[in-house]
Amino acid sequence: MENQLFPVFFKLNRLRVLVVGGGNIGLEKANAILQNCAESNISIVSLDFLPELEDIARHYPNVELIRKPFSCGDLLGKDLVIAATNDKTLNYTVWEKAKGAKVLINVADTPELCDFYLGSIVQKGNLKIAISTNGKSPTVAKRLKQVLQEAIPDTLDEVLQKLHIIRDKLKGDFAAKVKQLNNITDVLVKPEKEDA
Ligand SMILES: C[C@@]1(CC(=O)O)C2=NC(=C\c3[nH]c(c(CCC(=O)O)c3CC(=O)O)Cc3[nH]c(c(CC(=O)O)c3CCC(=O)O)/C=C3\N/C(=C\2)[C@@H](CCC(=O)O)[C@]3(C)CC(=O)O)/[C@H]1CCC(=O)O
Ligand SMILES: NC(=O)c1ccc[n+]([C@@H]2O[C@H](COP(=O)([O-])OP(=O)(O)OC[C@H]3O[C@@H](n4cnc5c(N)ncnc54)[C@H](O)[C@@H]3O)[C@@H](O)[C@H]2O)c1
Repeated sequence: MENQLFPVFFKLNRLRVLVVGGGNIGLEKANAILQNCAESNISIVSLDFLPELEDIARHYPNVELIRKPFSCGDLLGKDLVIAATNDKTLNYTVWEKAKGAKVLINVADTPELCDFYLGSIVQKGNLKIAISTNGKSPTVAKRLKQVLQEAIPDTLDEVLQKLHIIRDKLKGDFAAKVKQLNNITDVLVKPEKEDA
């Protein structure tokens, strides 16, 4: 199998993220995380920080900037790490230490070392679609996100909310509920039936 990635959806308000490097990529990744979960717990360790990151830290009490060189102890209590310094050897060291501490790591300049990739994300209320190109072209992932963001109607979130209410009201055993939900949502995959 060429593409071995298995997408999952992290609840970042209950995990602790360490970002090493406060430059362009540290900023990009921190922004991506915060756009999905404003309550993400993020610590950023770096020798210096872009002013945009300082603004973010002022705005989000859950984002902490720590001005110092990376050291192994920074990994303590962390669940996910993003190594985003401009020093490839240091990024490798962060990877080694993270592996030793059993913390999942993304090394921004070395896809082969990544335990996970960040996806390009379509957001429509409760609906989220994460796109990956298996690391082949993040730009194509970004473009596809823009296409889907436009193509999916904003009203889809209302459908989700209504289905959620119906889901709670349905009676019967699990199989019966699945059958009823499939019947109600049939129209979403076979709209031509409407015309008949
Ligand atoms: C999706 C997105 C999520 C995010 O970051 O939030 C993301 N990169 C985004 C943008 C982007 N990144 C780059 C460009 C420049 C043009 C280009 O190269 O295409 C652009 C486009 C732009 O900025 O416009 C350069 C780049 N990226 C990586 C490398 C290293 C390498 O490949 O060796 C280099 C070369 C560095 C260099 O040359 O020095 C690596 C990764 N980037 C990934 C994710 C992971 C794979 C995702 C997948 O499977 O598709 C992976 C493997 C690891 C990771 O970072 O998690 C985000 C879109 C956000 C959005 O939706 O708007
Ligand atoms: N994954 C992606 O999406 C992607 C996209 C573009 C570039 N990259 C790669 O990401 C890397 C970082 O790029 P950038 O533009 O953010 O670089 P940058 O120069 O803007 O920032 C690097 C940061 O690392 C910090 N740093 C350096 N040594 C440190 C140390 N010992 N301890 C703690 N912090 C330290 C610096 O203080 C600086 O804030 C590059 O190697 C680049 O190739 C990845």
